[in-house]
Amino acid sequence: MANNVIELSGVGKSYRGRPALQSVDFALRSGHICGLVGENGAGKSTLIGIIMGLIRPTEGAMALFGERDARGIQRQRRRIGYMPDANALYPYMSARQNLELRCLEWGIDCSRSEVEGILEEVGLSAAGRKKVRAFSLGMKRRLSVAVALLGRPDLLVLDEPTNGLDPSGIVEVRRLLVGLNREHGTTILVSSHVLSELREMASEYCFLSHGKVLERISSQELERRCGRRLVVCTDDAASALRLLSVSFPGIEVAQAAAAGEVHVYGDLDRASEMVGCLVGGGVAVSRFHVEEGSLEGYYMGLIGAGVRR
Ligand SMILES: Nc1ncnc2c1ncn2[C@@H]1O[C@H](COP(=O)(O)OP(=O)(O)OP(=O)(O)O)[C@@H](O)[C@H]1O
Repeated sequence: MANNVIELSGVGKSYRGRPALQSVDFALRSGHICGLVGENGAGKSTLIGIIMGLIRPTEGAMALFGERDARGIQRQRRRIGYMPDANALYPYMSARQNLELRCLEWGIDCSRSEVEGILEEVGLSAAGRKKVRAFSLGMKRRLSVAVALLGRPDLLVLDEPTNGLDPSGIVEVRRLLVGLNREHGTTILVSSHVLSELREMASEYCFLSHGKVLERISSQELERRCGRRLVVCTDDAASALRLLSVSFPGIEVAQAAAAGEVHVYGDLDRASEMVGCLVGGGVAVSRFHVEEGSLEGYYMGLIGAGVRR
């Protein structure tokens, strides 16, 4: 697809025979912010390392900005700004000096006013001569984003930029990234092991667990699935799904990760009618209740289902 900035198909990586990533299919469309979510050790950094050419995959194919051969992929990597999970900054220099030195190191032709513009954008223009070692963690993270912005990349790849930040720091990074996406159309791949940290920032999510992609989902769909729902416990989930979807066309019914649970979304004013329909149709219902879904609850359910696969 022409407007995919990243395409991975069947990508895998093993370390001494132990798989860290398995058969990963992934695509990121231009203009989107994709949240790559997974527990510690899920394979997020490995996936990012493969995209950045820092880790050689054991199998699979990749395309960057539509280029598939090794040379083309390497050429396209110049269009990517990368922020690794550890702050790679020079502690005894100011924010401005850090950016200027990076430009020299990487051969990026960035004028003084462009450097100033980037500092302004990440909210560090007032940091003046203050050395990075005296920066707060939030300031260091913003400076790391600034480093990734040198050369005005079309794609930003950020490995856990909110890790360890307090709630206001998380909001700052979120505002910064959403602003870059809206104002410059920058496509962003951002990883985190905490789903809620990416809320209101990501337009889509890729859930990774134990080296496998569990689900790709848009933010709207995720928010909908985390809304109110009817939970029905039954030992005949297949019949319950069939009966409910035929009798209540406006709803969405899904088999939950937990065995014997069916989740119903939409039209919940008719919840008792739905349960009556199941019982009347010969489906045994042991329990039912209406609950408010939560983002983390959804994620834990997904990971639970993934582990059982
Ligand atoms: N150089 C390496 N040698 C051996 N095993 C490795 C190496 N790098 C990563 N792994 C293993 O690969 C798996 C995935 O690691 P990875 O760092 O990609 O996960 P992650 O999702 O980024 O985790 P975290 O959130 O903790 O950073 C883990 O089991 C890890 O121990």
